[in-house]
Amino acid sequence: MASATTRIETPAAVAAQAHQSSPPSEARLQVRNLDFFYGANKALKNINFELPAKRVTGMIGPSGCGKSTLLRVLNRMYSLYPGQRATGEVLMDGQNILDDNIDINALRSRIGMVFQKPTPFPMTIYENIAFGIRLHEKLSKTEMDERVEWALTRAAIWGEVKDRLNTSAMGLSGGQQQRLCIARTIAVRPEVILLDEPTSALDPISTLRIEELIDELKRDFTIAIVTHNMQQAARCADQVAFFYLGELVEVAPAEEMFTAPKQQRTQDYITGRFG
Ligand SMILES: Nc1ncnc2c1ncn2[C@@H]1O[C@H](COP(=O)(O)OP(=O)(O)OP(=O)(O)O)[C@@H](O)[C@H]1O
Repeated sequence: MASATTRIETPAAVAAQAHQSSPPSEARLQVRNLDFFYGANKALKNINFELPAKRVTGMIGPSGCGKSTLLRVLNRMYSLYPGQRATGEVLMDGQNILDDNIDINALRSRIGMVFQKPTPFPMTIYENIAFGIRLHEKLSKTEMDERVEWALTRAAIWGEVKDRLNTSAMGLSGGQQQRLCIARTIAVRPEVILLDEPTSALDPISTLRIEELIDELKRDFTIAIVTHNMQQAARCADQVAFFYLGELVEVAPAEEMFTAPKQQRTQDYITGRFG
């Protein structure tokens, strides 16, 4: 991954450095002919693309183009809201996760989500992690302690919290809270992690730590990240998808997207001509 010193370079240069050798990977999620409606408003129009396994997919596009909506579809968040519906398919292991008969709790343990604003529960640091695990698994105290340590270690925050596990998570800094939320998500050992602008509320140092963490986590997890930051997309993503007005305009390997986008609208967006 690119270091902090490359931050003033163009997204194209950053992407070229960051992804010199990302071999192709099989699809973990396949989105087929997906439409999404908020009541009568069609927010996603015939979306087709794939999330390659153990790769980072960056989702970019101007405000309101449907990026967050797509993440909410991928873990069935919309099912909580009457009037919101999706048609088409999102295939995981050959099964359409949009089907009515899918076990949504089980699905959310396989496809986890981290939001823009850190959202720790008003509980201890330990309980923030243990709470979600208990919904899905019955672990002994020792196993739970090990899992909590594992998740916090993978989220690169164990060293900072190991001596204060029984204090409130609300006492952590914003960047620490976001890493705690990532730990909470990976604690149930999902296969896919969806990150919705996870660093937009963070300072540059915390942002860099989260980006490094994403780079580390993709060894084991399939990741999708929504970002407004082209440099971040270039640093983190192996493939980038550009959305505009509810449509997927273009999806390509990051380097290609930032050096030779096929569509004029993509070119205009990534060069800052609109959006
Ligand atoms: N709860 C809702 N009810 C009705 N329409 C909604 C709702 N949430 C989003 N929309 C509409 O759906 C479209 C896509 O919104 P979405 O939040 O997915 O965009 P986005 O690309 O994530 O934007 P941003 O970058 O600003 O977060 C927009 O036209 C928005 O107004």
